Amino acid sequence: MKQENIRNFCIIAHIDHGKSTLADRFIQLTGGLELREMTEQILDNNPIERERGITIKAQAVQLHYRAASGEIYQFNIIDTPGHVDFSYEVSRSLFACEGALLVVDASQGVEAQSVANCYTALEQHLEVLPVLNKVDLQNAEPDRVADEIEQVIGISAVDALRISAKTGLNVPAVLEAVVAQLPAPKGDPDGRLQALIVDSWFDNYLGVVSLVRIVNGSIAKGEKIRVMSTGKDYEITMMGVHTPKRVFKEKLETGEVGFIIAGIKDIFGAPVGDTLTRASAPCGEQLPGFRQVQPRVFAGMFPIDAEDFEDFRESLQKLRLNDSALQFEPENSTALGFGFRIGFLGMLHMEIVQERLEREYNLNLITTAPSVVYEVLTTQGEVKKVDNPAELPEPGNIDEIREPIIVARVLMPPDYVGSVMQLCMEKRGVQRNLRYLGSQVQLEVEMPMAEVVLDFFDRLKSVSRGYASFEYDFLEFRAADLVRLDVLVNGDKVDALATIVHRDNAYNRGRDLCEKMQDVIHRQMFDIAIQAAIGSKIIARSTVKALRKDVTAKCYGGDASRKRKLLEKQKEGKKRMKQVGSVEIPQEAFLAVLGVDKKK
Ligand SMILES: Nc1nc2c(ncn2[C@@H]2O[C@H](COP(=O)(O)OP(=O)(O)OP(=O)(O)O)[C@@H](O)[C@H]2O)c(=O)[nH]1
Repeated sequence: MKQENIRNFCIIAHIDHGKSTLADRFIQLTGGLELREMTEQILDNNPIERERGITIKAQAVQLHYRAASGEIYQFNIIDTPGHVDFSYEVSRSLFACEGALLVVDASQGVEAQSVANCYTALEQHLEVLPVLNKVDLQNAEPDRVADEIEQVIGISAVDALRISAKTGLNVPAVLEAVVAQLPAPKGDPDGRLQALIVDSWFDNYLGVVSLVRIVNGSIAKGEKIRVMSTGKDYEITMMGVHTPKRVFKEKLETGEVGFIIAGIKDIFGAPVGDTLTRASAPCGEQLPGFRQVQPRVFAGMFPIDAEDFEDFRESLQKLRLNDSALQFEPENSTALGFGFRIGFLGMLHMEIVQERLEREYNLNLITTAPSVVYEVLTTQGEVKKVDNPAELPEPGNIDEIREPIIVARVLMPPDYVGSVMQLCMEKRGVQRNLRYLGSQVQLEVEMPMAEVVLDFFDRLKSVSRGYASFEYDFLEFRAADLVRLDVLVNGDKVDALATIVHRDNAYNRGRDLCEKMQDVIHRQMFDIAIQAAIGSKIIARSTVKALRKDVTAKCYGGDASRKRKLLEKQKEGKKRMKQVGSVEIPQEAFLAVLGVDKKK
């Protein structure tokens, strides 16, 4: 393929604005798949992704398009995730592209995530082509939304195509616009090989597969390549593209995007962002890589059955082969035994990992309340990172605790400014800026990350009836008056229930937590005292009253199978419980802190 006939682009869209539907239309129009094969959205491959309707892993599809001029063009569409937790994958995908389609739902308007992703695209010098989708909907307001794109994002949208990815209206015009308005890749076809690893994943049959963008030179099957950061050489055994069916090829040329397989054992052998070159004629320098992602949220996960620990370790190792953002290390809790402390990009990432572990690896796990990473300045002048409240040094040894602060940008219709501001204040937010952008308002707030982790996302959706959207960046660590809130069950401190909270909120949190735990801990044969404490000071308590009767008592002397059934039923119910001392604590109790503010 002539280099000037290649177009590499991605589709930027907020969740549900129609990115996958549009990509599917492209595939259909260019003949990549028969209609009957189009029953499911093709870019979302993973079953959990499909169920939740979100795109996690960046994927690339190559299509061949015959333009109105008669020329054949090669399109490489790089899929990008829309959720804020995965924004780092967006910037990775953008590195492989010269252009981006910005898809905005004309019935919804611009949302924070599209703004953030669009800025990233513009910073990376991509040509951005706005498209107004869902104009078939009755409540679509393309004029207003075009205006909003100009006001909020600052790119011209007067000529933005008005389409319906669902009915197919005007979609062919988008393909023509891609040819006419997005640039072809630059790069030297005769230069030494430089290929960027955009993504790597583990395939059970093929081993490590890497998605690469050939920046300079070309690469062929059977050649020896070198991974520049490690200096290791590998022979390419297979390469190709997805159309979206997997198609093997002999060669990938300058400007192309495709996958390679080179007998690499684990994804750390082909790190994302790394540069590949030819072993026999290496290039001088690495391509600029991507920003390394840092997990921001940590939680402990413990197998309910201690014997599952080794299985759990193996499952995590396997999962990491496909998810380089996942970090974990063994953790030993007095209450929950052996488990792992796992780092996640955000709450959604945490939920997905937990779900995959349970579903794909059949593990039964207890997850503790998520925590952010704190910086603790000790009286010895040392700075320690603490991601587990149980590991906070004794108060006497702490000079200062610093918490991560983010800048959150909330985009919403003016009607909701009041209630959103109130929510931000409640979350210890400090307003930085408030701007009217067309028919929307952008509020910029500095907020402690810990508050956002709790339930900000859900609360924001509910106070704005789903109209507000937000995205955030990490700003800095900042000193705050923080304390560890311990929970005691029948007088014993349960390490896995400890949280770090602001002193001003400690009393309310403690009280709410005790109440919530009282609701979720099942009654047992004895009274259970639940207490919240700061240091040795008890600040709240509640009691789960004892059951009066033995649940199986009424079956005595009677039908044995009925008794067994009852016990089995109890066992089912026990699945997500952990015996802590003499008390059984269910999963909900460990996550009680997530919901404490909700009921107010
Ligand atoms: N009426 C109408 N509905 C559309 C149109 N395009 C997409 N949809 C619907 O909008 C919903 C979301 O579309 P998707 O394509 O899954 O959205 P997405 O942006 O890929 O979402 P994520 O993968 O979660 O980021 C689906 O129910 C689509 O059927 C359109 O042009 N008109």
